[in-house]
Amino acid sequence: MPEKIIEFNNVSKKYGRQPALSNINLTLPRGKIIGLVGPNGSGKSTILKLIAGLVHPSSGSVKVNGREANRRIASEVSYLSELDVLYSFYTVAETISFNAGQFADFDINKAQEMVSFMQLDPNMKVKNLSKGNRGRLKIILSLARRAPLILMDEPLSGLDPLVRDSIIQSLISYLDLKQQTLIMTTHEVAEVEPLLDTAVAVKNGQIRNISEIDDIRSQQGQSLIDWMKQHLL
Ligand SMILES: Nc1ncnc2c1ncn2[C@@H]1O[C@H](COP(=O)(O)OP(=O)(O)OP(=O)(O)O)[C@@H](O)[C@H]1O
Repeated sequence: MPEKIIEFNNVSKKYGRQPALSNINLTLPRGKIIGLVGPNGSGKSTILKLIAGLVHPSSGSVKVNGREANRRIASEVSYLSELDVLYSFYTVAETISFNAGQFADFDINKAQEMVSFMQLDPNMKVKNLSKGNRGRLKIILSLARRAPLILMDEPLSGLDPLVRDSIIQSLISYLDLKQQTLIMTTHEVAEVEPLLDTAVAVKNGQIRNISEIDDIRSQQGQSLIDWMKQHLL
C-alpha cells in the first residue's frame, strides 16, 4: 500500500469555462484527520469530489491508494455530501438499514451504537428530524462504514455549537485511525482545530500551504486561524 493515501499530480479542474482548481500538486498521508480550509469558492469541495471520483480532472491525475480516482472507488470511500441527501419518508432505523444494504462495509451495530450515543430516536421519520439531528444522522451513516477513506464536506455547517460539539466527540470516538483517514472541509476552524492533524489552506483554486497542526502551534506559535490569516489573506 502506498504511504500516501492521496496524490494529486498537476490537477486542474474547470466547470465549463469556470476554473475551480489550477495545477494542484498535493499528497496526503493515511491514518490522519486532515482539514481543507479556505474562503468560499476556493475549491475545497471540488478537491473532495475529485477524490471521491464524482468529478474528473480537466487535466492531471488524482490517485487514491495508488489507483486512479473514479466512480469504481466508491466502495473504498465514504463521502458525506454538503447536500441533504436523506430520504424524508424513512425513519432513522430504516435509513440505517437502507444504507447497510447499499454498502458491504456498513457496520450496522456501530451505526446503532452511534444512534444511542447521539440520542436519536430510531423510530422518528427523517422529515421530522431537526437540522441538527439530520446532521448527526449523516455523520452516523458516514462513520458506520469501514471504508479506508472518509470524506466529509462541511459536516458542521448550519449546526448549533452543542450539536457541533457532539459531532466532534463522535468523530473522536468512532473514527478508527489505524484503518481510516478523514478529510473534511470546514469553515468552523476554531472548533475543529483540536481534532485535526493536518491543515491544507486552499485559495483561488490553489494550495497555499500544508502544515501539521502541532507545527503550527509549537514551531510557529500560532492558532489555526492565525495561520489561515497568514496564508490566505
Ligand atoms: N457544478 C459546478 N458548476 C459550475 N461551477 C462550479 C460548480 N461547482 C463549483 N463551481 C465553482 O468552482 C469554484 C470552486 O467551488 P467549490 O465548491 O469547490 O469551492 P469551496 O471552497 O468548496 O466553496 P464553499 O466554501 O463555498 O463551499 C467556485 O468558483 C464555484 O462557483
